[in-house]
Amino acid sequence: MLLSIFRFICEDLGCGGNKPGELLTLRHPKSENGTCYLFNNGMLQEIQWFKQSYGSWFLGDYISQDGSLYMATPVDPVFILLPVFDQARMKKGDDPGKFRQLDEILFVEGYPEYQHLLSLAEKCMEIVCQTQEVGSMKFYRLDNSKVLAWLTCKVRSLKKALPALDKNYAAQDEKQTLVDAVSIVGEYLKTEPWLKLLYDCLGLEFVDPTTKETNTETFPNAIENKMEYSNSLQEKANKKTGKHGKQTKQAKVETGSKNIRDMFSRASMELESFRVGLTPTVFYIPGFVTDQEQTQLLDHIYGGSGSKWKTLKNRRLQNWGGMVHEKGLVPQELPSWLTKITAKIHESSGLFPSAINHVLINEYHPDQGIMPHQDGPAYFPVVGILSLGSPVVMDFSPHLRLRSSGDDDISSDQSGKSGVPERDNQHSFSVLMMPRSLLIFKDDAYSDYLHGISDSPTQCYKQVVNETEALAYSSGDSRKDGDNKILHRDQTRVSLTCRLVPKVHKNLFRF
Ligand SMILES: O=C(O)CCC(=O)C(=O)O
Ligand SMILES: [Fe+2]
Repeated sequence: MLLSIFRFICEDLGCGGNKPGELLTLRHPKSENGTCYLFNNGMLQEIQWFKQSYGSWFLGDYISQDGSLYMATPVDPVFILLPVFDQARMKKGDDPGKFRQLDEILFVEGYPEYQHLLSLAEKCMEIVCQTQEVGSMKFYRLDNSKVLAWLTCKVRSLKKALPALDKNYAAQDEKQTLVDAVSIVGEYLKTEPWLKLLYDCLGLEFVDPTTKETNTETFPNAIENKMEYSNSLQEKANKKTGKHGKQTKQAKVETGSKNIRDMFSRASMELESFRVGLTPTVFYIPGFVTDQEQTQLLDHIYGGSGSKWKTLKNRRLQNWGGMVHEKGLVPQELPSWLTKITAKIHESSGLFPSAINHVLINEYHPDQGIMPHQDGPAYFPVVGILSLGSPVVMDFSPHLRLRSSGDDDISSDQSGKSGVPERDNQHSFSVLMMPRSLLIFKDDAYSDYLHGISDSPTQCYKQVVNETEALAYSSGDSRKDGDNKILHRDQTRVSLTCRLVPKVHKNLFRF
């Protein structure tokens, strides 16, 4: 028998109820799909599901491999009952529809569990209904003007609350915050009639929800972002192409008079000179941070509370920026010591459409690695990996579906022995990642290849695609055994995997 254990975080309301919560299947007020809600102590709660790729639970004396978590947060039941009351009044055109009794209204074919909400509906639906009493019987009919007054009230209180919850809201103008508040409330409303009526009522132009995804915040386009130009890549590019300081200065002055779009294409052009190997979407930037910056980063990583580390079977990691799950990020602000580095990667690469908002810090002892894998779909397909502490070889292997027959298999390809015979996307390759370097890969290298690090304390770097670049910038960092070019990993390596999760959830609000 399959034993399913749900791990819930839900509010203990402490209002005297001692019945266990019930899971009810009701229709989602926007999508109309059957959705699970927790009915707990007379309160309706919606459930968010969080799952991280790596995570398990200690339960008593055993480990449950599935590390997912369900979080229940209160939702105003009026949102959930609104479509049911709307349908029940059988409104046609200008006719306001019929008064009905609650048990009739809550009879929803295929969804018997609405009946559990009888007393809740009695308490809360008067706010949006007209009522009539005949003897001991009470009749309800949804009233559009009451619904709109209630919705406007929700939007206004949310608009007031947002700036205190998130500094991005505090920085924007009031009208934009109003639009954001409507779009958050709109996650619980059908477009016809409620969302359109609400836009109208607030004097806002209706935005077609099919062009704007619900339940998430999509970051503004990069070219609308304020961005300061970083010349770090420029300087390195100049070093590589032999340009001297005067030209660098000139480029910097020009920058001030160019628009943001130009800055982006400039940053990308500079990145061009760091391209390595035959796969066109891999860049290796040696010495991306200074020795001093490396020391400061390591101090922060190891200086904080030990509880930030999560121990996995073959390495430890710290998760910064919030929880990533299938549908996006439940955000947590990055600390300033991390934004210093993520801003530098964002600005100097020009590859991310908005600020990097998630950083995974991995720690590897010499006999530890990471299995060949592909980064998840929640991320924007560009990743910047900053290496600290000790060199390591990262192997890239095309997905099985792309590999030409007769090629090495992934498991035999972990020590970087594979060659790089042709310019295509079908052959394995490896990159030597020296301390303080930044590896960026995107598009094809992100989506058509698996990347991994073998758990071997010795790795061959003879055929890595960036040997010259890696060794040129790292005197004394690398070890050579004669001509063998074997890397002896004898120190701990720490890496910062910096990514952008474009969809950020903002709707964990209580209405
Ligand atoms: O540590 C590294 O260099 C790789 C980490 C990685 O691939 C990941 O976090 O997805
Ligand atoms: Fe990865």
